[in-house]
Amino acid sequence: MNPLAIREDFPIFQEKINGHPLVYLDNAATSQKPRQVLDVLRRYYESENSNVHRGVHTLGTRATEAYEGAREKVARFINAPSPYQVVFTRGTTESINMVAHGYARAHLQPGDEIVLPPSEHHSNLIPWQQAARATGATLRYLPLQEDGSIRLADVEAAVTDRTKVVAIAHVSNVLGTVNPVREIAAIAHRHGAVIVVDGAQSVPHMPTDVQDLDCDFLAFSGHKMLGPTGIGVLYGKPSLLAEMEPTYFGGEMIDIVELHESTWKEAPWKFEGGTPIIAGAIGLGAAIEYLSNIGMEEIAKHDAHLADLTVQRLAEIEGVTVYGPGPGKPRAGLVTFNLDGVHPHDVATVLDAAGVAVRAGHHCAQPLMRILHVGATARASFYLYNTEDDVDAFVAALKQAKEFFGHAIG
Ligand SMILES: Cc1ncc(COP(=O)(O)O)c(CNc2co[nH]c2=O)c1O
Repeated sequence: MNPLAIREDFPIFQEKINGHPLVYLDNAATSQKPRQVLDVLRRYYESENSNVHRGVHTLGTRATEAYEGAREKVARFINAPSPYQVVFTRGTTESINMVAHGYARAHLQPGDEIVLPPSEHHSNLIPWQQAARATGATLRYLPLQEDGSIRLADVEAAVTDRTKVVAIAHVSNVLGTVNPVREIAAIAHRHGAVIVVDGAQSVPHMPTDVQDLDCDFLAFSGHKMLGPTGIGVLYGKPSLLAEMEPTYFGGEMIDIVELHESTWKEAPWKFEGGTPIIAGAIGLGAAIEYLSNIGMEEIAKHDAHLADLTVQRLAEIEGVTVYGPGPGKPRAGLVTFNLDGVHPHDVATVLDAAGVAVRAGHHCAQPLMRILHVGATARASFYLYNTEDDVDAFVAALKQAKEFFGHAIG
């Protein structure tokens, strides 16, 4: 894998930031877009644009074939048995909300439990708070180890016959921990529970095989994997999608509409009310082709290598705290840190002055920030177009920030 050659495909790396080359290390928030995706979007609007499914004219056929072809690409990418198990949504957040509202609420009652880690992104935490509040079910949080990892023994202890839903990120957007989803799914299934996997930080960065994971639902976002904003995916097992109720209603999704009663199409279309996210889906399909041509194993190794290199380099700087797995322990391609005594927003501002883009804040994980006893953190997150030179530039800028804020260079 040659990140320098890959960078040539991304126009945004021609940008100068405060007079410096862009060092983009905020990929956990959103990824940049290759020309191959941008060109497909332009070509769609220039030669295929139409509404889908009902038109009998040529453009409608072209757009429908492109849209449903994107669904097939997503299904192959996650090894789903059928494209009919791939629902297009606006993103991870909408996907998880659809499960919480359309499936969980119909299956939860007082005394039932939803098991999840406290480190979840708000998009995989608040929907379950709402579902618990609406149904009388209760949330049961898993304990975290010092490095943020989750022990299977603790999952075994927490998941009981009262558990109806286990909700968990495959990769934490703050800690970079990779959770043992396959094993957790087996525990959930032994107790008759379903597992909802938040794949926002895993699907873009590593091979994902929903049949191997045996997850019941999987949610992820196209904008984090070279695709446009506004497109995401909810994967679900056929029997679960069949019994799951749509959460919004209108055109496209219906079979028969009477004045007082209506019936729906089969999944996935019953969940895609209104004009669907046609261009977004087609753009996601192009992004998946780009990623697949490079190879997800290669990308996973590359991202993890840059994260490991960063952890090693930060360990050499006195006054820097790194959160998540320690040196040499498995970590996905992100590193969350703090410069002791300096607000992460100030650190990120100084880094930006040097052209280095990192994320600062609570990363939509406020309960986790409290567990870490911090109000906020900074995070560097890597992808296929980042290089070791990016790590060097980041470390140099951080040392400048340290000097600027009055720390002696360690
Ligand atoms: C683990 C996880 N789950 C869900 C979401 C929500 O995805 P969306 O629906 O596409 O917004 C994110 C986005 N995470 C981040 C967005 O910005 N910084 C982040 O860490 C995430 O990292």
